[in-house]
Amino acid sequence: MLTVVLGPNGAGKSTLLRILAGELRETYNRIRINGRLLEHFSPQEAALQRAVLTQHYSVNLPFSCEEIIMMGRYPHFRHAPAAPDMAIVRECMEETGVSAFAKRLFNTLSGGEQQRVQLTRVLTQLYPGTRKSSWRQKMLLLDEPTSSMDYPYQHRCMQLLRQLARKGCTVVAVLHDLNLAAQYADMILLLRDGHLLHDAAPAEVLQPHLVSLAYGMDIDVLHPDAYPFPLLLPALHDHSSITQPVKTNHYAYPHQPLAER
Ligand SMILES: Nc1ncnc2c1ncn2[C@@H]1O[C@H](COP(=O)(O)OP(=O)(O)OP(=O)(O)O)[C@@H](O)[C@H]1O
Repeated sequence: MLTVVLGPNGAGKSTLLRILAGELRETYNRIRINGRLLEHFSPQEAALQRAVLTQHYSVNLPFSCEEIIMMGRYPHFRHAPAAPDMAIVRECMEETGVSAFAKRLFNTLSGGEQQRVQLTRVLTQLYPGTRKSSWRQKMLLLDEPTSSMDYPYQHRCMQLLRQLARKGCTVVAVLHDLNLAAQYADMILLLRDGHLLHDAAPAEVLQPHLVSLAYGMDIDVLHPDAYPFPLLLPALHDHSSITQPVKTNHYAYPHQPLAER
């Protein structure tokens, strides 16, 4: 299933993702993957089961793209990557269109290119390495994975995520683009002010009154005949609302991240 998390700035989307990833101390001991508490997984077991693509990924050392992507395979081998690991890296690089950057230093890439390389890394991390394992029961969490990508790669990324979901992977992606959500999501969680406004299939969530309520601006939901999904646009009758973003009631951030303990 491909679940998309939507909502205005500060709604709690990234926080929800971090809770699911087990990154927040207060909730760490309540997260289960396939029924088993995350705290009972070793770091390696957890890394084989779920991968997280965050919004920020600075790399201070001079790693090549290939090396960054191979880091995704670290939980799969002990000392050095085996032939299957290298084949998986090559295959994932083809999928995300980054093969041409393989030897380039990560820090020399553009923002969108870096984002594609990091996406490739998390794909290789979950990529089933043996016949016994599969995409089933794996979880991929992505925070605004397409934010720096150009238009074709935004769609390529979403198509890829949908394919993984079809193979049985649980994919949860935070997005700002309502139309990408409309086109690709199986399920949408709509958040505002740290609360869930609605969660359901796109047709049920992407209704004018709900999205307008969430974002604090009038949004039209069009249903063009030629498309099997709706098109969302700022309402024509109310251009003024575009320049008046939603005023959120800032709620207390509940927990300190594990990393800041
Ligand atoms: N470490 C933190 N300490 C204190 N407050 C935080 C922390 N991280 C986030 N918050 C606050 O929690 C609220 C939700 O933040 P979150 O990053 O989850 O929002 P978001 O929906 O992902 O927003 P955006 O669309 O801007 O990325 C915000 O008001 C934010 O300022």
